[in-house]
Amino acid sequence: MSSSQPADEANRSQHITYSNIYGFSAKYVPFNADPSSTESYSLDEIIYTSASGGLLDVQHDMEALKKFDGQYWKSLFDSRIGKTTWPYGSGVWSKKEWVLPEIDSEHIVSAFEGNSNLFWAERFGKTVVGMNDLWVKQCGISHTGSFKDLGMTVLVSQVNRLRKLGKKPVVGVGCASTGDTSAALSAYCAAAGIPAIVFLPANKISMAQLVQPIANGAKVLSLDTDFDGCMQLIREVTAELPIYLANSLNGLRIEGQKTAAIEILQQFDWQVPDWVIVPGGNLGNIYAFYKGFHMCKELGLVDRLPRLVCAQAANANPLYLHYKSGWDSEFKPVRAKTTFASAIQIGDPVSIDRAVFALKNCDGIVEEATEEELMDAMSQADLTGMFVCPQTGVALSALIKLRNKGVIAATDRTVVVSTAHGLKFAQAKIDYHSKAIPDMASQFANPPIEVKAKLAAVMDVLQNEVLSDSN
Ligand SMILES: Cc1ncc(COP(=O)(O)O)c(C=O)c1O
Ligand SMILES: N[C@@H](CCOP(=O)(O)O)C(=O)O
Repeated sequence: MSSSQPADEANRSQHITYSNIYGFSAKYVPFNADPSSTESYSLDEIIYTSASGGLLDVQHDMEALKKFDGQYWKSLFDSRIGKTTWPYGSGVWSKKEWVLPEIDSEHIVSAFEGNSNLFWAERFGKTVVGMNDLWVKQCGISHTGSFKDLGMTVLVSQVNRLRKLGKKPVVGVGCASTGDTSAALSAYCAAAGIPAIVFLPANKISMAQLVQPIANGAKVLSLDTDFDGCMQLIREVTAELPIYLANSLNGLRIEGQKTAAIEILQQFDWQVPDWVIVPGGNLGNIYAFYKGFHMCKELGLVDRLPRLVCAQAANANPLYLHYKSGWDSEFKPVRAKTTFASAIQIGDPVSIDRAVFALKNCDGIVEEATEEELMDAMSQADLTGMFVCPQTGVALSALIKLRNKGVIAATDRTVVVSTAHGLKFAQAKIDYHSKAIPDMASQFANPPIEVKAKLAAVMDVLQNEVLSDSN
């Protein structure tokens, strides 16, 4: 699945990993465990929670990685950008030693994901938020149109390894999804010839997202519940059957997603931005960004962390409410209401503990956006040449609010993470631009003008709409 050069078997097997020579390795440990804990599991185990029922985290042998200094890692990663060499041409696998160091390259299932554009949002920055150093990390311009590809290449590669080596009886891989995880899972499984099973909340995802797993041959179960209901069911099913769980509860996903943070640093020539704003739903990604930045600091590639902002839709804002409570009360899930940011319509995020940990450790902030705010922000971004999804609208809306409050300064270098391709959410944009959304002014709508096919009529419109504006 290399994007620019067919990765035939010979090419793959030439690049036998050298990881084991240096002893790079990784294992599962309980998330945020007490330093005295000795609980750990091989990544070849099929296990999603610790003995006490908490989250697991992939822990790398940092002492082995520290045998090389920050300059070594920067040079190594930089040397792999844009190459076709299997599997390092992938933005994820170019950091293989920090991701899944022990997997053989021949077991990797990759679409050469990652290496996404870091777009200088010059016009949005100057005209909407009065900033000159605003960047949008285009994680949605990807193989299946979302950042989920970054984590899914890792998870499906590990499943491929288990199946190829006959280590475990995995008959398929399953997930609950608001549309993007299912698309990524289905594509990577189809590429590897592994059955995929996806649980979707009926009528709660976009048509473009629904058709992706269908087209990729996944078994699609449309369930009469919301995402949280689907998540509960897939956890129960994967506990009973030899179906591997692909949601970000599974720490392997985080390992791939964290490479987007490393990539941002690389794209800034290893300069650390002041702020990174990430839309949050099931909350794996905010932790993935933290983990990527933190590893770069710990291994000497940079000397500080950026401050992270997690942005939620006001209609699905359990993390925001928890943050506003001062983190000190017990976390309370909510019933998520319908939102145009349907991919983050999640009320009981599985990675809540990871998100709180990440935000506390980088002086992070949580913001929220109403439906009108997120749709306006998305549309303003589009009007400056982007084509972003409503989830990115939530993140941009958080930026606008934090600028207005003076929390983010005009000169702060800021990155907004764009998580999915706008084309997946065309209907939301059509509704906005046709001013068809009840109780929404749609102040940035740009509806088409219906004109008679007569020169005089066309000239009239151009006179009023174009020429008069330029005077
Ligand atoms: C497009 C998009 N943006 C943002 C998110 C939020 O990511 P996370 O669930 O890791 O918080 C998701 C999925 O939840 C998504 O599909
Ligand atoms: N937005 C997600 C929700 C599930 O998140 P995950 O990262 O835990 O798989 C989706 O696209 O399904």
